[in-house]
Amino acid sequence: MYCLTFHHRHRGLVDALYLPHVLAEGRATIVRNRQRRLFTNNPSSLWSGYYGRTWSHVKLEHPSTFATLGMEPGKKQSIIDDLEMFRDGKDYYASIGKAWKRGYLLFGPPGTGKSTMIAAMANYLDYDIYDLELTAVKNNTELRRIFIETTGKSIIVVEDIDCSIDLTGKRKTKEKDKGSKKKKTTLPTPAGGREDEDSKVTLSGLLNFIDGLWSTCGGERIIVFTTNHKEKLDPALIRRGRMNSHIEMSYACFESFKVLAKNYLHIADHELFHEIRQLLGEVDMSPADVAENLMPKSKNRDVDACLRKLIKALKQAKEEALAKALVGTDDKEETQGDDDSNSSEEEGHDKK
Ligand SMILES: Nc1ncnc2c1ncn2[C@@H]1O[C@H](COP(=O)(O)OP(=O)(O)OP(=O)(O)O)[C@@H](O)[C@H]1O
Repeated sequence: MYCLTFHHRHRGLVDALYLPHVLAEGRATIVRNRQRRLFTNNPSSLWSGYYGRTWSHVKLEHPSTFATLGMEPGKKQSIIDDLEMFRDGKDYYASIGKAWKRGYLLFGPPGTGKSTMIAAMANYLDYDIYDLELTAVKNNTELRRIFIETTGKSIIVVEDIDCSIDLTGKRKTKEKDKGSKKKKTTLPTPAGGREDEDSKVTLSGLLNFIDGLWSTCGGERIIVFTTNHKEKLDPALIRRGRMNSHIEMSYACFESFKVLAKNYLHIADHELFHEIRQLLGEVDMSPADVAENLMPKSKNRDVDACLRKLIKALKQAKEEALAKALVGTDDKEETQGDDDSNSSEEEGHDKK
């Protein structure tokens, strides 16, 4: 127990400013010092019994931060501002009558940093991460229970949402999506029949999960969906208000390369940067590929060799893209040629 002594004429100052400041700092310190966790949902067969749990967790020790995330600086800053606004917005959300939650849709090609961004968000906010594997959830009832057992100050993540469930709006039979990383769970739409609703996770179940129940579960939760194919998602799922912010993670630009060069090679400038800047303007390469090329192969980091390796890879990618484009043009011409010969043949027939 602490005793605070002060002159009575400072009473107003102490009540209005000093004590709230001490309390806020104390809470912030507790949050800063708490061990953050990465949760994954268990299949429902493991929920009952003495050790039964809906979620299992490990320590969250991902080192990614916004400082090490390669991204156009203005865009990065606006995401940080948005997160800060959310974290400090308890009273604001209450004043506008909205649940204290925010949804982010991260979309872009593989290896552009979607998972890395989630880790950076969690580290920035000091939040836990709940990695929700939808394919392990049998139906809406399970989804509800899983959600209720999440805590505040957390980011709930559904990665590759287009691969996890079928959100095309059509009822489908079980099928394997050959191009997808994950096996799809077949889903009926909100209009789906009762038997399906009892045995499957539905789009409406997922929508409830996002906004309906949310309001009853206390606040300070962020939900993040990631996808490589934004166009495949049902508009209802990603409409503004549900997914408040749509963030495109794109191929490496010169600015993101500079962050990676600083991370991997500890350099801020180099005579080869000019050439790399030019090539990055011409070639699409994911930050993951750029990072892989920049990674030194031995302890005595040879900066020149790493940068030249990247230049070589960029040139190769450029040649491949050119070759592909040429094949595309040839194919087109061939088809056109076929069409032409067909039409002349037809004309010939007509003439006959
Ligand atoms: N923007 C970035 N900044 C820094 N590192 C990045 C970035 N993008 C990718 N990386 C590096 O590439 C690796 C793979 O990236 P990550 O898993 O975040 O990509 P992703 O977009 O989630 O890919 P996928 O769509 O295949 O899941 C990361 O471990 C990280 O080292």
